[in-house]
Amino acid sequence: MKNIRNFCIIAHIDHGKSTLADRLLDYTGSVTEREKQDQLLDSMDLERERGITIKSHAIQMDYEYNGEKYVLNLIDTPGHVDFSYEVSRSIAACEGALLIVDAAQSIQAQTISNLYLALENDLEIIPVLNKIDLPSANPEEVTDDIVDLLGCDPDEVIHASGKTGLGIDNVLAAVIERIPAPKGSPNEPLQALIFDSVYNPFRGVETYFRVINGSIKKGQLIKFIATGKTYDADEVGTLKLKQLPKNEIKAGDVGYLITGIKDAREVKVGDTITDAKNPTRNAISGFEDVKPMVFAGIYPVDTEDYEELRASMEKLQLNDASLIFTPESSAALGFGFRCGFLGMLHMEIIQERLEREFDMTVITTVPNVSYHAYNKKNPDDVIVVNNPSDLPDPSTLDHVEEPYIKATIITKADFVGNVMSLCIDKRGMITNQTYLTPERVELNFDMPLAEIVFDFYDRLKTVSKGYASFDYHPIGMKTSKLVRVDILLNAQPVDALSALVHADNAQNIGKKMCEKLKELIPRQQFDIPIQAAIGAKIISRETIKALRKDVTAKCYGGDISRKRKLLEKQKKGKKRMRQVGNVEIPQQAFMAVLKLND
Ligand SMILES: Nc1nc2c(ncn2[C@@H]2O[C@H](COP(=O)(O)OP(=O)(O)OP(=O)(O)O)[C@@H](O)[C@H]2O)c(=O)[nH]1
Repeated sequence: MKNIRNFCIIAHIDHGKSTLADRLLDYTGSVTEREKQDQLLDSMDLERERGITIKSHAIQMDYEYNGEKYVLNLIDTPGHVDFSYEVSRSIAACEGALLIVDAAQSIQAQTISNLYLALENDLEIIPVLNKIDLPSANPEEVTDDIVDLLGCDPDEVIHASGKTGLGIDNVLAAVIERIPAPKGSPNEPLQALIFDSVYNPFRGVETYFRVINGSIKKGQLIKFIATGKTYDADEVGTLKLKQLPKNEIKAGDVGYLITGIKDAREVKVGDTITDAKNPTRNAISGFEDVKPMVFAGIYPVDTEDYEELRASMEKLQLNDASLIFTPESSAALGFGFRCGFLGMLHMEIIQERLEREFDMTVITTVPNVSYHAYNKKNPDDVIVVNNPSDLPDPSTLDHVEEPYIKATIITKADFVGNVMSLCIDKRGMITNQTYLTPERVELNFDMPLAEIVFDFYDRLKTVSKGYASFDYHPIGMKTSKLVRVDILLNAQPVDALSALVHADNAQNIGKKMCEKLKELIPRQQFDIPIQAAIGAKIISRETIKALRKDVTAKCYGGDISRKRKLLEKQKKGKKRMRQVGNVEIPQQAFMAVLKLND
């Protein structure tokens, strides 16, 4: 055990974690020439295309240092805030962390939030100044920033480049010399932490774990403490680039487990694995169920595809336990599902996977957060509202609460004013302002989560010319003056376009919604009035003027096959449209409320 090191890499998004991990694998000879491929650890197609890490992955390297053999378990972590729970579990499985900081970008919001997570878990932090090959790198200044942040010695900051491979030997030496070997005893009852799981269509769910005490053996009857279920450990092994089956994984080490579980929901990240016959008395603390933060309706474009959509979502849920969904119906869209996601990125990924892997064409409605409503009659009973159209009649309501977050924004001093006015515009309250250096400022705000779901990221980027990074965590529910703005097309309410907004902004949002919808809904053969209403009161109105769009007119009635082709083409163009009453609404219109400031 004294020659094992378990470490993770933490960083702000795009600071180069995955690239650095690749270099470590190269340097330790953990990959053959043939297996070399950029960003090896990002194995999902989507991950490669988007250049982001969605799921955490672990890999074991063998490395000889000063004549001794070491086993280094590296856990790669996702950088995006939607997946921060996974980061925290990966961190809990390690004794040390490489804190990667981009030498051109310096410390950013997620550098800090991930660092705090690592410090809470008592990890040894090794600061790595990455991308020093960049012409725009600013090593001296960024080293100073790191020294200020960590209170470390400038010599402790390792200069490296994941691109050229510079400094990789120093990184490995630091991992061995500075990170403590795991503690724990192989003779105690089994206690292992699940830090990740991956769905494999052939083998079922693969569970990744770190053994704290005891050992896990092939064939052993094991138990997951949180779910209380027992399984046979059909296969255990270590995680080389490919899985390497073993008879036993002992205290201190990291490995994978296959039990034939077919449903990802049975394996909960953060749960403790123990021996079913001789269980540990202590679960590893810190387990929590991941809660969805953002909700939206997903509907098939073609109403006949409802059952197929349900089957696809069920399959998707088998391999993404954080996706939740319940059937719902909308007067406008028919039958579909209300889905819960970890965040906006997660929502986009699910939509994309439904389309790519299951060949579904879906309409996604405006995302919203989960509200708590309280009736005058039973003010102690909470009514959870995951869909604006489920909000009870306002006259019966005592009050409504919405989720709040603590936001951390790091930006240049020049943009402080802009960022502050944006946050105030988004109903934020500033709670703290710290100058990290004379040029860089950390701002903290308490603000409603709903405002982030709307166009916050894009606007933050604009007002800071890209020089702002952002992170958040939930801080609970607060009472707010919320009203529902409904949209009527052709005098018909379209429930899927309703949004819950703060009463003070309702008028303005209603007006902008009407204007935006006028832009987004194509002209049709008749006038279409668009109205925004609060209850029975109309607060805004626009009209889409009629237009007769006859694509076949140009064909002079002659060539019938050409006419047919044109009609086919027009049909394809319509693909992502929904007929609501007699109005055709394109997908973008359902997202209009997110784009009111474009
Ligand atoms: N010049 C230079 N570019 C680098 C270096 N390391 C990474 N990059 C580039 O920086 C970008 C981000 O690198 P990744 O390794 O994907 O970053 P990451 O931190 O893993 O990103 P997430 O997984 O999305 O959090 C890519 O375009 C890399 O090619 C480096 O040392 N030098």
